[in-house]
Amino acid sequence: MSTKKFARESAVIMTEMVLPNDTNTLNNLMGGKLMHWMDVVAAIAAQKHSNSIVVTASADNISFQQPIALGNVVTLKAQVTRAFNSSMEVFIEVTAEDIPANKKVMTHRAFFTFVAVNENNKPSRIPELVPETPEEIENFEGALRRRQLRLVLAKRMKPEDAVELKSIFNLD
Ligand SMILES: CC(=O)SCCNC(=O)CCNC(=O)[C@H](O)C(C)(C)COP(=O)(O)OP(=O)(O)OC[C@H]1O[C@@H](n2cnc3c(N)ncnc32)[C@H](O)[C@@H]1OP(=O)(O)O
Repeated sequence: MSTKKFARESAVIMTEMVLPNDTNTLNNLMGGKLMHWMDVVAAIAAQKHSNSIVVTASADNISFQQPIALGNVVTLKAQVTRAFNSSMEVFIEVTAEDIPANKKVMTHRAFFTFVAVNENNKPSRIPELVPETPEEIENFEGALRRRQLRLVLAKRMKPEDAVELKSIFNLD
C-alpha cells in the first residue's frame, strides 16, 4: 500500500434530486435523508483514501438553517481533510439548486470521521494524507483540534491531553 496520498484523490461529488418520498409534510427534504446522503458521499471519499472498508465513527454537529425544497437538485461534495492512524476526517459541503429559478445556495457543511477496518472489523492502518491547496492545508491543520474535541466529548481522551485544542483557548 502507498504510504501517502493527495487530498484531492479522495474527492467525490454526488448529485441527488429531492423527490416526494424524501420530504416532510412541508414538502422539504427530511433531515435524516440528507444525513444519509452525507454519510454515503463521505464514506466513498474515505474509501477512496484508504482503499478499505470504512465505518462511520462520528458526525460532528449538523445544523439545519434553511430548508431544501421538493424538486431541488442537491450536490454533495466530500474530501478527506486528514488521516490519522486508522481514522480519517472527511469534510462535506452541500448545495441546493433550484434549476428553473437559476438559484443555488450552500446549505450545509460538516465533518464526519471514518475508521478503516479489516476483514475482522478491526481498525487498520491508512495512508498519510498530503494537502496541497490553501483550503486543504487549512482543513488539515484544523483537523487535529477537531479530532481532540470529538475524542474528549466521546470520553476517549482526557481534556488535559488535548494540547492543540487547549492552545486555541490559551488555557495553558
Ligand atoms: C458507513 C457506515 O455507516 S458504517 C455503520 C455505522 N458505524 C458503525 O457501525 C461503527 C461502529 N463502531 C465501531 O466499529 C468501533 O467503535 C470503531 C471501529 C469506530 C472504533 O473501534 P475501537 O475498537 O474503539 O478502536 P480504537 O479505540 O482503536 O479506535 C480506532 C480509531 O477510531 C477513532 N475513534 C473511535 N471513536 C471515535 C469517535 N467517537 N469519534 C472520532 N474518532 C473515533 C479513534 O480515535 C481511533 O483513531 P486512530 O486509529 O486514527 O487513532
